Amino acid sequence: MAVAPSHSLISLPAAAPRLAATSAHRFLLSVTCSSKRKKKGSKKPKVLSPVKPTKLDVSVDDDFLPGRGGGPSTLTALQPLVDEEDDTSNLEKRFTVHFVRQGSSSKLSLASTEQPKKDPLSYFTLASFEPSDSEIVPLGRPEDILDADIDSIYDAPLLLDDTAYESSNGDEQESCESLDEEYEWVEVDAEADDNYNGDEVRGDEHVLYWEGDLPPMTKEEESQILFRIRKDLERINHKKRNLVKKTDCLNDTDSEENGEGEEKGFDADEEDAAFQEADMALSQFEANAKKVLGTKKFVPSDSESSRQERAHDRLIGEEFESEEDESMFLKDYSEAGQGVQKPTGGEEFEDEEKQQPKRGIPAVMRSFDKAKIYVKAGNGGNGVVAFRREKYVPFGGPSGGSGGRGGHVYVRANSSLNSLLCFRKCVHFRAGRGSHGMGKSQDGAAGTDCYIDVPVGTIIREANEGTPGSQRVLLEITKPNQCELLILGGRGGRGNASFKTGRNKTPQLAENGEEGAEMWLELELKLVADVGIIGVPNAGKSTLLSVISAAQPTIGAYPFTTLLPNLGVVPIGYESTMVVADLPGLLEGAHLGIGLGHEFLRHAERCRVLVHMVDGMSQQPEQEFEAVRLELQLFNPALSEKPYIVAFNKMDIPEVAERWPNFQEFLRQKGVEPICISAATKSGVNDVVTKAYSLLQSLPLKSYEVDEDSDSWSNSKLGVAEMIRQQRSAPISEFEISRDRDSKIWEVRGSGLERFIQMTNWEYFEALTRFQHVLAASGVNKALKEQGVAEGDTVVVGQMEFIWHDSDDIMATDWKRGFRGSRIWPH
Ligand SMILES: Nc1nc2c(ncn2[C@@H]2O[C@H](COP(=O)(O)OP(=O)(O)OP(=O)(O)O)[C@@H](O)[C@H]2O)c(=O)[nH]1
Ligand SMILES: [Mg+2]
Repeated sequence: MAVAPSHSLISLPAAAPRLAATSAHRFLLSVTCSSKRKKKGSKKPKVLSPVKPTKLDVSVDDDFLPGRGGGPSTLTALQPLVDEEDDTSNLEKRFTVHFVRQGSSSKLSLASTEQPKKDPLSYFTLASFEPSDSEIVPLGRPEDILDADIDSIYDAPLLLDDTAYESSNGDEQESCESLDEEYEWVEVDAEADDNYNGDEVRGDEHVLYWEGDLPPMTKEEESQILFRIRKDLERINHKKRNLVKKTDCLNDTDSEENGEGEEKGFDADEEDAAFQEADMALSQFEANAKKVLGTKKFVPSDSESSRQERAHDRLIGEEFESEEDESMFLKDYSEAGQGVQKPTGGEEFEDEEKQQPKRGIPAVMRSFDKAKIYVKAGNGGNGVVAFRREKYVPFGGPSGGSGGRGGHVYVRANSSLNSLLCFRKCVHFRAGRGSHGMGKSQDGAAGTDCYIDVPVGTIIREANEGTPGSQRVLLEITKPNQCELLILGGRGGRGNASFKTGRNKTPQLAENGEEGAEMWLELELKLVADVGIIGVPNAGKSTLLSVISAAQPTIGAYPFTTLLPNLGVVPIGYESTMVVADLPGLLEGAHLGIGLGHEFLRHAERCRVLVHMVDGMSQQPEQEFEAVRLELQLFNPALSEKPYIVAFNKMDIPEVAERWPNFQEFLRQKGVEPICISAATKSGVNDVVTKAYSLLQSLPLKSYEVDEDSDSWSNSKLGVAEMIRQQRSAPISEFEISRDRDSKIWEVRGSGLERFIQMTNWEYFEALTRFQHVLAASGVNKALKEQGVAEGDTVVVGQMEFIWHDSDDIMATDWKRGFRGSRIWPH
C-alpha cells in the first residue's frame, strides 16, 4: 500500500560546510531507518524499533542546485542505491550520491518518497556522511540529528496504515527481538506525566508511540483519516458478517448431513477462534483509530467532516457494489492478516445470490411508453354569507354568492406525440380551483380545466398496489382528437342566498367548496399501427421502414439501434395508406429480460399484421425465426396467432443468397411462404407491402381495438367521472358505524356524510345546527344510541371528531355561549 512521502528527513548539520571546499566528490551516506520513543522524564526521544528501510529516494536541497550558493555548482548525478541484500542484522542502508559541487552551499537534504510500511512514524537518520575518496567524516550522534529534524517529522502526514497492527513476518520479529535486548521498554505513565497525552500500543512485535502536542490536523487530513478508518471498519464488519453467514450455512448443512462440516475443515473450535480473531482485530483497530483521532468522537454528527465522511461512505458503497470489488477487498484484508480465515469448502451460498440486485434496463435504453402521473381536479370555491345593504332597500336579504366549480381534468389525444417522454419531467397535473362567491349574489368563476395530452394508443390505469398492468383500466385513447373527461372538479359551495327559506329569511350559513378528487394514474402506450415489423436486432427492420415510408428511423450496424418504436405511413396506391411500426429488436430469452426484454412487444398487440424480419446474415436464420415466434407466444399467445408474413432480408449479400433456399424450404414445411428482400437495395420490399396490405384487407375492421369483452373495459366504460358523480349522489343515510372498544371511539363512515362534513363551514353557527339536524335526519344519532354510545364517547365522522352528549342541545348552547351567532359579523 502506498504511503505518503515523509518530509525532509536528513539535513547536514555543521559538518557540511567543511565539505564545501571540496570541488568534486563521491559521498557515501549511511542511513538508518528508525522509529522513536520518549523515555519517561526525558525530553529527548530515543531511537527505537529499527525497521528495514524499503525504497528510498534521495534528493538534494535547493541550495545544492546549480547556480545557487554563490558559485557555479553542477549536479552531475544523484543516484540513490538501495542495498538490495536483505540483511536484517545490518540496519544501515547505504546510498551513494555522486555530484560535483562548486561554491559554498551548506545544506544537503534527503527525503524518502516511501515511508516504511510497518511503522507510520519511522523516519531516517543520517549515520554518516563520507566522501568516498576521503576518510569518513562523523556527523555526531543520531539523537542530535533527531532533535534537529523532529519538527519536520511531525509535519509528515499522519496516516493510519492498514498494516500498522498486522502480524509481521519472521524477519521483523527477529529484528525487534534483537532491539529489545538493546533497549529497555519503558512504560509511560500517562497520569504522572502532564505532557503526555498520547498512548502506546504494543502488539506482538510492533510498537507505536504517539507523541503529545501533535499539530492540529487539517480538515483534509482528518477526513482522509476518517475515511480510511471507516473503510477498515467496514472491512472488519463485512468479514464478520460473512463469517456469521457461512457459519450458519455450515451449521444447516451439518444438521442435515452429519459430519459434513468437519470434512470441510471448519469445526466449532476453528469457528470460535475465527470469531475471536475478528473481535480482536476490531478492538485493536478501534484503539488505533482513537489514537489517531485523539479526543475526537469516532463519528462526528453534523460537522463538515461528517458530511465529507458520508460522501466518502457513499463512495465506498459504490466502490464495493460489485462482487468482484468485494472479493478483492476481502482478499486484501485476509492478506493483511486482519480478518479471520475463510472457512474452506468453497460452497456457493444461495443467500448471496439472492441478495444481488436485479439489474433493470439502463435508463438510456428504457422506453418511454410507460409513465406514472398525479392528477387532481380543482376544488370548488367557497360560498359566502352576505346581506344586501343598499340605500332605500331596507332588509335587503341574503346575497352571498356560491363558489365556482373546480376545474375538470381531461385526457385528450395528441397525434403529434408518439411517446410518453413528456411525462418524465411533468408528473403533476392540477386543475384550477373555483373562485369563491361574492356579495351581491355573485357566484365565483369555475376553475380552469386541465388537459393532459397523450399519444394515440394510451391506456390509463389507476395506479395502486397491484402488479403493474393489472389495475383497472379507466380510459383508453384510441382515436386522434379523442378527448375524455377523466375527473370532475369539486362543486362550488353555496352562499347564504341559497339557504334562504320562508322560515329562515336571513340564513347565516354558507358552504365550503367541495374538494376535487385526486389520484395517481399509470399511463401505458400501445402504438396503434396496422403492421408491426418484428425481428432480432440488426435484421434491417428500420431500414425496411425507411424505404417503404417517409419515416427516418435511426439505422445502425449494431444491435438495439432502435429503442423506441417508430411509426411510418406507407402510401398504397392513391387513396389508401397503411401505418407500419418498426419495433425494437427481440432476442431469444426476452421473457427472462434478455436484451430489452418484452418491454416493446405490447406495441405489437395493437398491430393487426406482423412482418417477421429475418436477418439473412445470421448463421442460423431458422433458429432465430423460431426463437422470435416463441417469445411472442410467451409474451401473449394472442400475438402469435396474429397473421404474419416472413421477410428474409439482406439478399444482396452472396452468403445470404446461399442460405435462402434452406430457409425457404424450412418455412414451406411449416406452410408459410417467405419473401426474400433486400431492404438496402429496395428489391422485394414492394412484395412485402402488397402482401401485408392484402392481409390487412382480409381482416375484419377494428379487431385491433379495445377488447370489449374484457372485464377491465366494461368497468372502464363507467369512467372515473361517472363514478365520482355516483359517489357524490350517495345519500347521507348510507353509513356504517364501527367501534373501538378500548378507546371508546365510534367511527361513522359514509361517503355522503363525509362529503357533507367536508363542505360544512364550521365558522358559522347555523352550520352546526344544520349538522345536528343532518345527524338526526340521517339516523346516525339513533343508530349510535342503539349501539350503546355513552356520554363522553368520541364520535368521528369524516374529518371531524365530536364528543357525544346525551342532551340534545348541549353542543349548540356551548357554541352559542362562545360565539353568539356567526363568528364573523358582518360578513
Ligand atoms: N447488405 C445489407 N445490409 C442491410 C440491409 N438491410 C439493413 N442492412 C444493414 O443492417 C444494419 C442494421 O440495420 P437496421 O435497420 O438498423 O436494423 P434493425 O433491425 O432496425 O436493428 P435494431 O434497431 O437494432 O433492432 C445496418 O447497418 C443496415 O445498413 C440489406 O438489405 N442489405
Ligand atoms: Mg432499428
